[in-house]
Order: sequence, then C-alpha cells, then structure tokens
Amino acid sequence: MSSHQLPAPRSAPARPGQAVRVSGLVKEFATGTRALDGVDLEISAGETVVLLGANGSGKSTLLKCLTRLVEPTEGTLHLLGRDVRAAGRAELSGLRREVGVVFQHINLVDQLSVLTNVVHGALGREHSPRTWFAMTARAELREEAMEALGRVGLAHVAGRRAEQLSGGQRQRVAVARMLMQRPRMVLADEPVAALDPRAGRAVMDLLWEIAEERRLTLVCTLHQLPLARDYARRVVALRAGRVELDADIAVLADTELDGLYAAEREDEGLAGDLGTRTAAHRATGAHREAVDA
Ligand SMILES: Nc1ncnc2c1ncn2[C@@H]1O[C@H](COP(=O)(O)OP(=O)(O)OP(=O)(O)O)[C@@H](O)[C@H]1O
Repeated sequence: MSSHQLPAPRSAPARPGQAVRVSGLVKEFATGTRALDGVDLEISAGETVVLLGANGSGKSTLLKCLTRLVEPTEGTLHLLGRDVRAAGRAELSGLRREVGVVFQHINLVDQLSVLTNVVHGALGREHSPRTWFAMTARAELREEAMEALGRVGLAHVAGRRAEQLSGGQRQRVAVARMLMQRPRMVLADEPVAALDPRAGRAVMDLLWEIAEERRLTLVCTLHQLPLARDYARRVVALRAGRVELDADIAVLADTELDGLYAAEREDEGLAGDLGTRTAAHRATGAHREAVDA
C-alpha cells in the first residue's frame, strides 16, 4: 500500500437489493491528480444509470474503482453485497466474474473467429484450469455462444475472423462475449463513442434490452446527450471528481444537461441550480426505482 492510501474504514454492509453503495470515495493518483473527490452513490439491483460528465470528470476512474481495477485511496465501496475494499484476491476474482464490462475500445482477438471470441467470454466461469483450445472445442459452450451471437443479431458471422467485422459488429460481439460471463451487473464505459449514430443506437438498444430481460444492473458512461435523453432514466453527473447531479432525466432541461459540459469558470451559478435540483429529487426519492434482484 502506498503512503497516500489509507486503510478502508469499516462500514455497514450494503442492503439487500442494493448493487452499488459507495461512500466518500476518493482516488488520488500517484501524479497527485484527485480524480475522485468524495463520491457518494447508491444504485439498486436491476437499475440502469447513465454517468455523464466532461472529459476528466472521473467517470472511468469511478467505474474502475468499483471492481478495484483502480485501487481507491479512501472511502467505502460495496458491490453486489460485498465489501470490495476488504475483499481478498479470490473474493475479488469471483466478484469480477459477476461484472461484465463493455469498453469503447473493443478488445477482440482479431485472428480468431467471432465464435471463438465469444466462447472465451466463459473463461471466468471455468473453475478447473483449461486451455483456450479445450474450451473452444466444448459443444455446450459453442452452442451457448451461438445463442449469444443470435441475441446480438450476428449468428451469421460466427465463422468469420473478428478482424473482418465493422466497428458496430465488433461491439455487438463484445456484448455477446460479455453475456457468456452470465454477469449480474454490467459496466459500460463509453460503449458507443467510436461508432456511427446508427451502429451506436443498435448497441445501446442491445445493452438496455439485455439489462431489462436479465434484470441486470447497468452503469453506462456516455458523452452523447441525445442518447442519454433516449435511454437514461436516472442520470448521475460528475464534475471534478464529485457528484454534481443525480436526477431523473425527464425533469432536466436541455440547458441543464448542456451545462454539465460548460467550462469550469462558468461553474458557480449552474452548480448551484443543479445542486438544488439534486437535493429535491433525493428528498422525494423520485430518481430511483428499486428492482429486487
Ligand atoms: N492512471 C492515471 N494516472 C494519473 N491520472 C489519471 C489516471 N487515469 C486518469 N487520470 C486522471 O484522472 C482524471 C479523471 O480521469 P477519468 O478518465 O476518470 O475521467 P473521465 O470522466 O472518464 O474522462 P473521459 O470522458 O475523457 O473518459 C483526469 O484528470 C485524468 O487525467
């Protein structure tokens, strides 16, 4: 542990039905950048949340801290009912298996077939050590992978090499691979940033439909406000490592959403308005719909 990392304080366990419970989360990188500066956030199991905020506001760092891909500096962190900061290596690996990730940069293995890439999504589920080749040969996994490819509308490209696919198809294959993990929760970090509008919407449709079908908790960072309008219900916005807004998007004016991307020097007035709005929503509980897992 580096000198600026404090031990995790003991905290009350997460409530049943709660997927994420973050309190006072701080991440200070070795460079001195305080990417997260006291984030408090609760997400119910089965809830979908869109994370907004300007470049550098801390969205990716927050997602990475949730599974300790980035080690938090301070604060408490519960995910799927477990104390993430107290988790040992085995518990953390188990937790990561339950969390599917979809990133902007799609890391398929180009030289392998689409089907093989999808089969490899089951790697984390395998308890006995197996080689990739042995796994790929297993009929039941290939069948399940074909079903996952069917779910994302790409069964017809199963035999092609991944390098032959378009960006939109690759991202849908990444979703199929993530399904093989049988996750309880999905973290999507700008999943459509590199895609054209039509392909982007196809991927967003898939993520939202799958989350609903399987009652998955979904946390998705986005930069495109029109997409946030069309898909989000609850939005959480970060600014400079803090939660600036946590509200039902339906009640937010376009100017309020645009304001999240305003230059720092314009922050004062807008932050005041948004803070008030956030507090009002918290008070009524209107921003959150609990769905028991
Ligand atoms: N590994 C790192 N080392 C040092 N600083 C980092 C590291 N990763 C991120 N940062 C810094 O932390 C801050 C938050 O970055 P982060 O990537 O979380 O923001 P973001 O909201 O996801 O941005 P974007 O929308 O551009 O992806 C930025 O100032 C960034 O430069």
